[in-house]
Amino acid sequence: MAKVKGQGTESTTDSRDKVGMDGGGGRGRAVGVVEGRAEQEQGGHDGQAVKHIAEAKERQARLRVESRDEVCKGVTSSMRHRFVDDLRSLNSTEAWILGVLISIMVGLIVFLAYLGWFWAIGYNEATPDTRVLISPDDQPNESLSCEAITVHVHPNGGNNTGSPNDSAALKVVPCRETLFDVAHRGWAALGADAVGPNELRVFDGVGIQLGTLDEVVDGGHYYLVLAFEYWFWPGLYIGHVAVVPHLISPATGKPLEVETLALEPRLFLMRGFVSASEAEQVMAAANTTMKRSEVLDTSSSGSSTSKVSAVRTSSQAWLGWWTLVTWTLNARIEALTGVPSHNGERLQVIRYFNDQHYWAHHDYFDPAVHISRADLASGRNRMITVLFYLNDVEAGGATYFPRAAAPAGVGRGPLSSYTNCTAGVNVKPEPGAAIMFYSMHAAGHLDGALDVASLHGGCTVESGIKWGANRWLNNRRELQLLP
Ligand SMILES: O=C(O)CCC(=O)C(=O)O
Ligand SMILES: [Fe+2]
Repeated sequence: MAKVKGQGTESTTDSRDKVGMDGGGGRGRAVGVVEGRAEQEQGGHDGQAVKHIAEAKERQARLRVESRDEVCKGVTSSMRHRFVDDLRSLNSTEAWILGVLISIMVGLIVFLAYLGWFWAIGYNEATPDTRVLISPDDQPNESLSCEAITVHVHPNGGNNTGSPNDSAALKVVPCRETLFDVAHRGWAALGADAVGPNELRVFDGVGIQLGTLDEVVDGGHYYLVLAFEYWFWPGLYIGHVAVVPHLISPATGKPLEVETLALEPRLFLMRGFVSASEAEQVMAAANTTMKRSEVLDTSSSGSSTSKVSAVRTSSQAWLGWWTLVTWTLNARIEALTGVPSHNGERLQVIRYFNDQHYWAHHDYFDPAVHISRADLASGRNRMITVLFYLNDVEAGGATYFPRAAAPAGVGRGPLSSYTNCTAGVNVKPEPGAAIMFYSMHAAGHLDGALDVASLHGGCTVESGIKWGANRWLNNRRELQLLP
């Protein structure tokens, strides 16, 4: 510093550096500034004194901060002590009242959160969620092959029969076309009425929606679904087995297999759909609330009352929405059908003792009979039934579909008996298996196009007990989502 005596600016820089090195960081810099200024004023002679002044100031500042921290600590700790003392001084009645008040507040918060959720997704009758992933603005992916491939397109739920309304084979050049082009070209080839852009979606045979042409494979079969409709399982042919890669059977640990049992009605069998432990949980949950099943008796004015009937002699119980097992099963059914869980009713557990049955009926409510129900008149109804078999039935208890065209060719024909459970297709209950059938046609299902061939019943149990459970999915959102 003596070297630069008299040169204020340089000495300022010098002293900053020096103090900066000694003290380090911001503190050094502050002291340096003070020192430099002092040097300018006094001609740079008494650097030591200036340094002492700066250190004294720094000490003062540090003390100020420390004493402020002390005071704050004191205040918060004394508040804490006061709060604890207050709590300790409560007598038992006051403590009890405080507990109740806190519980009410917590309950209120939970209830409001639930109401918010319910309002947002529950009580809202709407058409299905739509993911429009293809649009006329899509551009071809030029990195795809320019070699032509063959793509088979079908209407929703089409059975690949080869008839012009059910199937069209398109030559597609992947590097030059988009999924949008294929969908709309395919739609026209099927002879369907023209639809606007953004109105078609493309699915594969197990219900996965495609987004781009990259996902299409040579020789693949694809289903064209109107934007607001649900994808329907295609039956293809009796005995066809579809393997669902995105759905693992909880019983076998392997991808679920969906076997076509009938085309009319659209009826499928899934073995290992429910694990043994899930079946146990469902039966245990229902056991205490089982009561005799009833059927709806509808007057000529359309008003219905529930009554005990010889048509249905079993017992039943409705399970709550929000238990782990019902939640799990609902999610699995959503993954299987592609229909959102909130379109479903609660799980109905059914139990037949020896000699009990449920004669042939439809799961939908006939709007021509239930004439006072505005929702049915608007086309709302049960669309899909998934029926679980929960236990091993010693004898009898098959589910029968008397109007279904059986493999042996029994045919639909006029129905001579609602109680003849050997007619049509019979499904023997197998523990852990489930059947899925549609009570509506794919075409027009949003408007409630009912399928009379979905008539079915539960044959008399001849020995042992039969446990099952129904999950009904409507073509629109369910209105009763409360627990
Ligand atoms: O028990 C069966 O197999 C059929 C039951 C049924 O159709 C029903 O509960 O609606
Ligand atoms: Fe039924």
